[in-house]
Amino acid sequence: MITCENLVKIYKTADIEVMALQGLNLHVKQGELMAIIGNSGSGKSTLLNMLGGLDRPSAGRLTIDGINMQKLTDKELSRYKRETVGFVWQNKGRNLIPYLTARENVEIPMLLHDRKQKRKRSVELLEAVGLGHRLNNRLEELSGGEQQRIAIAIALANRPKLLLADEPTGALDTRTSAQMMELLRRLNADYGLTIVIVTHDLDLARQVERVVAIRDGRTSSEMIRRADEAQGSEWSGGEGESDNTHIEYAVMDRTGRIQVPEHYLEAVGAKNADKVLLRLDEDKIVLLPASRESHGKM
Ligand SMILES: Nc1ncnc2c1ncn2[C@@H]1O[C@H](COP(=O)(O)OP(=O)(O)OP(=O)(O)O)[C@@H](O)[C@H]1O
Repeated sequence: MITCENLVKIYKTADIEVMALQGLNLHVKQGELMAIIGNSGSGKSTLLNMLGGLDRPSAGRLTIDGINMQKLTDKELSRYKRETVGFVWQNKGRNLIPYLTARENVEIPMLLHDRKQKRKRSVELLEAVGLGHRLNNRLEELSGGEQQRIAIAIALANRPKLLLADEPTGALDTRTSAQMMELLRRLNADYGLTIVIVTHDLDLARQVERVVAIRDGRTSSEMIRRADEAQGSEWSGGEGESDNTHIEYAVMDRTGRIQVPEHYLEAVGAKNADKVLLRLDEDKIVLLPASRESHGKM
């Protein structure tokens, strides 16, 4: 569904250039529900903007649903935004109009339908997100969690194949966040919708099969749920660590480059080192602090 190859995004301002994506590689399969995690400034929103057609990459290759995103004209890009992709933002103001009812909000993006079709589809969507009983309530009368469900219904109004969610539970409490994740899982399972969630919250990310971590504008590691783990089981590791539910892999590019997770380097006392000792040990590659070599010779 999504292929990013060596994706680069450079923001140019009057006097500086920021390289927000530095050759990022990512593949997302059709029908996948996955999360992208990373610290503030790592490039998550930049990537999401590229995937949503809100901005264009500076270099590299980006293909979504068979479409070469760099070759789209402005008109084709508008069509892509309208038909292929749906967005849910953390900031509700970006999705919703408070003085309109739930149903009216959901009908806004449905430009091409007649009134009867709009009514039918908006009721269908609001029922799908569990708000069939709130059709005629104005948005300002609904809770934060309910409003976020409506944002999802709006994002799905034009039957997108891809749903992008930027910190979808950022403004919600723990219980409401869990319900929101449950809803996303259900939409993914029932409609085969491809869903990419961007977050800095590991608790949220742990609830999906695959979590890709971004560091400095590149994918650095990937956590995949263990085959024997049931959905929703508890996460016991700290940030960026392997845990009971997921296995962590370092991402390797074509030339064999990997980013060693910081906590691994820290554990062997090589955190600020400028080189490490690499050794091939039968079928394993062993990585040691460079200082071990001199100790070995003494
Ligand atoms: N429009 C812009 N102009 C200039 N620099 C930008 C712009 N947008 C983002 N950046 C810079 O690009 C880098 C990546 O930013 P981005 O917003 O993608 O990170 P993020 O991982 O989404 O962070 P956060 O979690 O804080 O939202 C940062 O250094 C940021 O300052």
